[in-house]
Amino acid sequence: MPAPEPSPPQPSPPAAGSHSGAYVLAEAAARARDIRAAFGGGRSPAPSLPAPPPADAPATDVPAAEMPTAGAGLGRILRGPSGLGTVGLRLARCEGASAPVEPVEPPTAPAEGTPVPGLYHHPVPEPDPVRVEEVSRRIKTWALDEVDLYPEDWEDQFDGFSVGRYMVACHPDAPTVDHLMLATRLMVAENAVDDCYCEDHGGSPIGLGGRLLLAHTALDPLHTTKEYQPRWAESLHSDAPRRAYRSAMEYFVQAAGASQADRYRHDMARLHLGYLAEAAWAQTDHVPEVWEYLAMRQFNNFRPCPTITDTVGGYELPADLHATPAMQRVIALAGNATTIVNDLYSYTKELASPGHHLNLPVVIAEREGISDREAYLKSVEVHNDLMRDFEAAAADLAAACPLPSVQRFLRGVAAWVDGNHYWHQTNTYRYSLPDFW
Ligand SMILES: CC(C)=CCC/C(C)=C(\C)COP(=O)(O)OP(=O)(O)O
Ligand SMILES: [Mg+2]
Repeated sequence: MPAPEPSPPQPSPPAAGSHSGAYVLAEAAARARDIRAAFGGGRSPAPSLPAPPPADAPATDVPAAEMPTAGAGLGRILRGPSGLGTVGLRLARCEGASAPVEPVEPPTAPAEGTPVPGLYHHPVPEPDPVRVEEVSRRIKTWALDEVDLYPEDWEDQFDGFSVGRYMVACHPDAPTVDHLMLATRLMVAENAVDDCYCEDHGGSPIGLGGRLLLAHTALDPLHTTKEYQPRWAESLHSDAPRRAYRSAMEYFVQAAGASQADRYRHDMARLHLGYLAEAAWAQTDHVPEVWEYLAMRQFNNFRPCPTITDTVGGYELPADLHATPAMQRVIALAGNATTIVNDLYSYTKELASPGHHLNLPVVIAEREGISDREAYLKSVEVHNDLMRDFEAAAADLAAACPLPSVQRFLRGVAAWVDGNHYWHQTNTYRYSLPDFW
């Protein structure tokens, strides 16, 4: 076993219960180094080689021409986000690092769709069309040939979801299309579970807990006796959501470190808990208080998507650093802002769907006794506060912790937030704005 690296000087520990971000992060970094040394190295923060595909998968090498050029996407992520409060996310703020300070490029062409008026967001450059096309092609092949995801008459909806554009926009630092595919398969699988188990493609709150738990075992496998193991293994092929989770996770675990895979499982357990609270309220027609709704939506949330940014980027944020309270706050705020973006853009779609669909404007209108319009505008402010808090927390953490993996992870999360807004704004197949202005 190699000897652990010598530890750099540590900040002195503060009084109990008053750990500063810098102290906690330095301590966590030292622990992470020890853990990596004990296990013989660990994953490097530099981009890794593409993950080996499963034995039966087609070759997925990506020609060098597909790597992002020094154009808008990569340039932007190397500089970091550019909005208010994001100065601390730029590499130049990181001690010992140097990065060119360049003017921020505007998007190459005006993006389709209209942003929600007054919504605090950062426009992104149009995602690389070559990558979008390739990811779109490969994900359709996976959906049809590998997991038999949907019947023919759902094809328009699959195409209209534009998952290739979504993932390329959210992961501008992915080294290859193989890396992008890790995120794209999981995104499709997550939506298959939501649509088929919870929502409008045969979903229902009744019996949801059992379905979700069994699907969760496609991510977090059952370990049981020889007698019962085969029945469980077969069950993973028995419906489209489970086939999709199983296959997407199989690819993911081959590229991810053990703690990255476990981080993802934990986030998915959170997501499933959020689905269950939403379903329980739907079953009894209960409209929660606004803060209760926000708590549910922190779990029924996009969080599992930005938190794989390091695996998709080909590096690893060590588990101890991911687990620090400061990083957890950044991640939670980012997830919450991205999810309220969904509530705003999907508002008219959800009003038109059967049943009483909860989203932030609906809950505020009902609980606070204000008009639909006032509630929608108030929801925009809630989102904007979450975004500003996210950016402030990320900037503080970036300033406190000069480790390259932390800096890059924070930039990756910020890029996901911006890409998610871009996708919602431009997905006019799926979303349209209410007439409130
Ligand atoms: C991709 C992923 C982890 C999704 C989990 C939760 C989810 C489906 C959302 C946050 C989107 O919200 P919603 O169910 O309201 O989606 P639509 O409004 O139908 O697009
Ligand atoms: Mg929605």
